[in-house]
Amino acid sequence: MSASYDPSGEGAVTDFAARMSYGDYLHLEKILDAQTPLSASPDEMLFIIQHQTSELWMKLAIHELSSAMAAIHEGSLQPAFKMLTRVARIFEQLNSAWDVLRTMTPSEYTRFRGALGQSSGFQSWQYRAVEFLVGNRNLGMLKPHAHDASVTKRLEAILARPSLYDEALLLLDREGFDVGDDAKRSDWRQPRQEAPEVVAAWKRVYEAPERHWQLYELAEKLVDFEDYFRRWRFNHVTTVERIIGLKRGTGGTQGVSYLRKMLEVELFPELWKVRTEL
Ligand code: HEM
Ligand SMILES: N[C@@H](CC(=O)c1ccccc1NC=O)C(=O)O
Repeated sequence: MSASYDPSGEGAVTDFAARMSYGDYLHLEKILDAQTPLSASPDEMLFIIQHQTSELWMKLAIHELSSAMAAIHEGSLQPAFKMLTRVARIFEQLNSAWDVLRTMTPSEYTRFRGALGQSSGFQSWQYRAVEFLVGNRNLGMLKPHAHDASVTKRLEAILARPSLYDEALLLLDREGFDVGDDAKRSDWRQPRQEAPEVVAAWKRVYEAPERHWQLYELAEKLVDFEDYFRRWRFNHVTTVERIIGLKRGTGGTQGVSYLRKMLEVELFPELWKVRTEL
């Protein structure tokens, strides 16, 4: 094809003076105007775009998780599965993105790290929203957002309602399984306690998937999600160690040792315990 081929000859629309264009629809003027490096380091652009794209994917994950939870609540499991699959794919996407960031060397990062001040991913409210939505409700994580009333309100609204895992346990209850105290909870804000009844309930589901096909599929979607989420955490801590070693984090934590501790958090503990029982 010649470089001078003109697609308007076959009908490509080219006059957008009075029509909505691609950039108009996507508000690219806002997105592409939101990168403001604070240093002269050429690598800071990579760092900013990596985080901004992660936040966009997290926005979609929150949207899909919220819809999936509403669908489980009303018993529409098939659409919920589709949304949870999408969430797992989003995390796969986030996991691949580490490969781009890993091209930055420790000395390249050191050149602009000082400009970050005390800001840190630790203060990502969307990351906390994902954790709170799925069921990791550590209320101490609200503190960095106390200065921002609108973010605090959004996080509190999530905490006021059952988490994704709570919705799964309420469904088990509606299907006639004994889930112990999880059937009686009303204060969703407090983290739930692991329960032997819940392990026993999942055991019944896993022992006879053909009899509890939908519950089995839901359980496996949750395990899939946690699997990808763990990989995200692991990739994060490995990338962090590779770039800053054992330095303290800008957010004030011990850094790598804090992130390693977070690797131990289990979102759906009984779904992992049940494997030992089968
Ligand atoms: C050079 C790359 C990175 C370094 C050196 C780094 C370092 C750290 C450190 C040390 C912490 C612990 C909190 C602190 O004291 O600051 C942290 C937390 C966190 N970072 Fe990063 N990070 C990097 C990239 C990213 C990226 C790309 C994301 C994606 C959005 C991200 C998201 C987070 C989140 C959500 C936390 C809180 C984790 C939790 O509380 O469990 N980080 N990071
Ligand atoms: N906590 C990082 C800084 C950092 O990574 C960061 C800083 C500002 C915005 C996002 C960040 N990413 C993840 O923590 C550090 O200690 O170097």
